[in-house]
Amino acid sequence: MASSSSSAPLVVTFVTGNENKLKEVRAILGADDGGGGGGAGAAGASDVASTFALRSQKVDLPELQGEPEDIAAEKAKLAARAVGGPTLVEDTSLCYVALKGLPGPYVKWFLDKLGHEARRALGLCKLLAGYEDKRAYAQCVFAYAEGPADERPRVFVGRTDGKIVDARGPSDFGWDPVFQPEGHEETYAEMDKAVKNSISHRYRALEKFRAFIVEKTSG
Ligand SMILES: O=c1nc[nH]c2c1ncn2[C@H]1C[C@H](O)[C@@H](COP(=O)(O)OP(=O)(O)OP(=O)(O)O)O1
Ligand SMILES: [Mg+2]
Repeated sequence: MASSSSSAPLVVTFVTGNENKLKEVRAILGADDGGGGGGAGAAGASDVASTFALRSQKVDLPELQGEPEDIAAEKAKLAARAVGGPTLVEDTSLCYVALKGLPGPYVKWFLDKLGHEARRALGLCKLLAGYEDKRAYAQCVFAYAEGPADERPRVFVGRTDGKIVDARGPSDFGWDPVFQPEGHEETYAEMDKAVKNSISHRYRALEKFRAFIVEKTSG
């Protein structure tokens, strides 16, 4: 499977200001550099690992307003200018069905203002107090730019359905305590990281990115 031709591994730089995202991406892609947390994405990881290397760079990027795919693609273009080579970014949304998809890509600001730790997570639940429908979905959009001149980055969308509950579990990553994925009794925060990384919005999007990279780097 390692391409027989001259090519060295494709080095892709994942640009994010969020350490928790980076940890999950490394764990899911099996591109763990020793920073811990690997394992969950073991199945199928080696086909990527042999042809592809992930670096990371911390850049705080301005984010466009609008549809999640456009936000991610715009982010990738800006990031690729800073990196000067193949660049991966992602943008995460938390979408309430009763609120027609809001807060969506703006969840970061809702979380910052309404709080998320322990009982402060109430803020994200209280938003739904007037609605019976507690359904929500978590969505990740990865965008990959070949380089600074790439005007049309590829996007990969992954979505996990669930519902918004009163906060349960450790509050080390964003809104994990208030999101309970369908088919599970635990919130993202309560479950083992390996379980989250096998069902998450991020995992589902990265499976598509993985397939793209495998195809791109083979033959
Ligand atoms: O799996 C997750 N579980 C819980 N919370 C999460 C997750 N993934 C992102 N989040 C939070 C981080 C931020 O408050 C917002 C997304 O905003 P978003 O702009 O994509 O992330 P960010 O600004 O932290 O990092 P980046 O530098 O990659 O844009 O949801
Ligand atoms: Mg951001």
